[in-house]
Amino acid sequence: MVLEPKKIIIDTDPGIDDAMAIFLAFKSPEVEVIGLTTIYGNVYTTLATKNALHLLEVAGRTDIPVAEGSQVTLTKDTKLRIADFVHGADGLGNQNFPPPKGKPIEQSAAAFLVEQANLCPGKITVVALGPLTNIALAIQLDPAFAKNIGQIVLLGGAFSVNGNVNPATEANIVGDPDAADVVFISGADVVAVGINVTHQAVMTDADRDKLAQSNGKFAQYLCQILEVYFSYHHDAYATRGVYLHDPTALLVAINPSLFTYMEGVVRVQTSGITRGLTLFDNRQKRFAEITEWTDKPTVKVAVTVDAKAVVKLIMDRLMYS
Ligand SMILES: O=c1[nH]cnc2c1ncn2[C@@H]1O[C@H](CO)[C@@H](O)[C@H]1O
Repeated sequence: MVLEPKKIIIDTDPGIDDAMAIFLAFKSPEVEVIGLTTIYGNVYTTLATKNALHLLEVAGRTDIPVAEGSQVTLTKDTKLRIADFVHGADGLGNQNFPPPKGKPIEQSAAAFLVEQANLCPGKITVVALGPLTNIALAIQLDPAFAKNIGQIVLLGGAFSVNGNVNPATEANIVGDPDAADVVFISGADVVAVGINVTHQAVMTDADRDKLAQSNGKFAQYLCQILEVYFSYHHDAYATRGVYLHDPTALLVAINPSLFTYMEGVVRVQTSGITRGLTLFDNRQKRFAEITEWTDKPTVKVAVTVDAKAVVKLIMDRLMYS
């Protein structure tokens, strides 16, 4: 039996690990990328759009549309947290690639997401790799979006572990906590992959050497941009390698059985010193009071991962391109 590939839209802020995830998607017969939507996070949105177009040109996939996303948070905040210290000022390892020839489509990211979900109700998966502003805007634009979108796989949160921006919060959630809360309680089929899981998927220095020895087009390109990402990890963590956040989250769309999940309600703290905290109610207790979690739709949260298999799959697919 030949299975139809799953249609996915990648919402992305490229980003070095975003580049890995996008290339991984192109090497994965299980999925068909029908569009990229862009968002701030690792870089500002305008640069995210340029980088998305550039990566499609590198991959020879300029047939794929890019829809530009929001420049501001859901609450119209223009003061954004940009992780250029992780990815370089250009978002792609300070390589200063020539500007792309292509242009984004006229439609906004949110309008594109709504349109595609309506065209194929229940059939499209959004893989969200940055702050969740575009997804929340799509939910606000069309009350049926949460029902029409097949699944939302999101990289975000730090479930029962410290964050990576501060002890409370992970970068994508603190990028737009209000948007994240809207997505978590939207009623859509949401799978959240937090850094409690992605910190187990490590590309070691030795893996990078293997990547460098491969003649694959994607492997060669990635080795060019990876230096900044490795040196950031060497400085920030004791781990001798880099976290494969975005490609690991993408694998949930490709092979969900590499992970286990718990189901429950997630709320996001939107103010105070724990702004951006993701709090999962594991439903072990029947609380005496009505809480902010009571009667909200549940989501799935990844809790364990076959990290060896995940790293091997990412390496194999990125090497032989
Ligand atoms: O220390 C950090 N600050 C901000 N963003 C980071 C940091 N480390 C990784 N990422 C980026 O945020 C997502 C995972 O949280 C990943 O997309 C990664 O590239």
